[in-house]
Amino acid sequence: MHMTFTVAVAGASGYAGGEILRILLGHPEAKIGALTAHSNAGTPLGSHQPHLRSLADRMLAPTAVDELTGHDVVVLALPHGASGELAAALADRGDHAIVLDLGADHRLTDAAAWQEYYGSPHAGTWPYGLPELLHAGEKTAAQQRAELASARRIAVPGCNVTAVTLGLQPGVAAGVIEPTDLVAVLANGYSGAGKSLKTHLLASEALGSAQPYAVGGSHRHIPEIRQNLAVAGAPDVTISFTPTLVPMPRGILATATARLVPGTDPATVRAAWQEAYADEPFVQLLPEGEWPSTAATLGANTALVQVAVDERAGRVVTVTAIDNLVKGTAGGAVQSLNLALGLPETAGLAQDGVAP
Ligand SMILES: NC(=O)C1=CN([C@@H]2O[C@H](COP(=O)(O)OP(=O)(O)OC[C@H]3O[C@@H](n4cnc5c(N)ncnc54)[C@H](OP(=O)(O)O)[C@@H]3O)[C@@H](O)[C@H]2O)C=CC1
Ligand SMILES: CC(=O)N[C@@H](CCC(=O)OP(=O)(O)O)C(=O)O
Repeated sequence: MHMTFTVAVAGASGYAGGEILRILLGHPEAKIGALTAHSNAGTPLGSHQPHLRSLADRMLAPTAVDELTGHDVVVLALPHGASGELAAALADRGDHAIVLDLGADHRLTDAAAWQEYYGSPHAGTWPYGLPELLHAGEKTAAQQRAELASARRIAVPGCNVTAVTLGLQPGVAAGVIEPTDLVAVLANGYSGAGKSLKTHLLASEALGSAQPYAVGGSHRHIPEIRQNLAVAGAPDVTISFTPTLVPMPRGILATATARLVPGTDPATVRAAWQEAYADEPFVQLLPEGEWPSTAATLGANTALVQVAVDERAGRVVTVTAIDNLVKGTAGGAVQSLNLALGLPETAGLAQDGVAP
């Protein structure tokens, strides 16, 4: 099937914009259109994305509606707040493009939760771009894919949210874990924070250290995880969530644990995860005894998941590894876009990563 589409990328100078360009350059149907930036408008893409050799001479236009209209697809790879504003302006212009928001603005269904965690007016809610999201009563994900199949707007999930949701949702949907006592601790690569300079990103401080951030329940991904697990069947999740910066450029290793529903045997637990992911092209439950590593996901749209029962502690332990920029952002976005366009879900998404 051929269905060539043109795509504009707003925020092409950033990490997420660069990564979606890398993937789209290998997509059989994608043609790259306008590329825009903010403070770096007027400079060539090659100054910011030296690895994208074939686009090195393309000039970055200012991020404005005039530059972005007239494409089949528009990708917003912008700080939250900026994408909501631009999406509204595109809609006002009557532009017919499918719009992918890689930022947070359109992910949450609960405007009060948005206001509480982001402290700004809620931009609205778009279909949620996690095709593997289980809905209550489902053993394998179908409903989310059906929603994405007709979507003209897609809210791409947060990277940490993707990892934690994929780790825990089979247990929630199967009713084998208690959703009121979840704990997630994550190791996060620095690219998750974006390119903008932050003092804690100074190489001299970062390279030899691991350090937590957004400790104590303040991270903005908490309401999004709660929302996903509610869709999976647990309307009132309590989760303690702690991310930790570790000295690697990409990758998330999310360890999430939950109290086992008393009397559940370990084989039933494993069966829930096996069933959920048996047919997923990008999510792999590893063979028993093997544990995910971020290195095995780098550059690929892969999520590696493992689950085990800690019988002494009475807890289920899940570990999920993803590349934050691929399955955590740009790859997940292209996967959802493929569904929206009626293309094979795997189009343009290389199965394998890079090593070392
Ligand atoms: N990095 C990651 O792993 C993930 C990122 N995301 C989300 O993707 C989005 C982009 O993140 P990321 O690429 O990491 O960030 P970067 O800081 O690397 O890039 C930000 C991009 O947005 C542009 N920009 C900055 N300020 C503004 C503004 N006020 N108005 C319009 N454009 C602006 C920048 O342009 P210029 O260079 O010209 O300043 C740049 O192109 C964010 O919403 C982020 O939360 C989501 C999941 C994971
Ligand atoms: C290392 C690091 O700082 N990671 C970021 C990931 C941001 C992300 O996923 O993006 P959204 O802002 O679009 O939700 C964080 O944990 O906030």
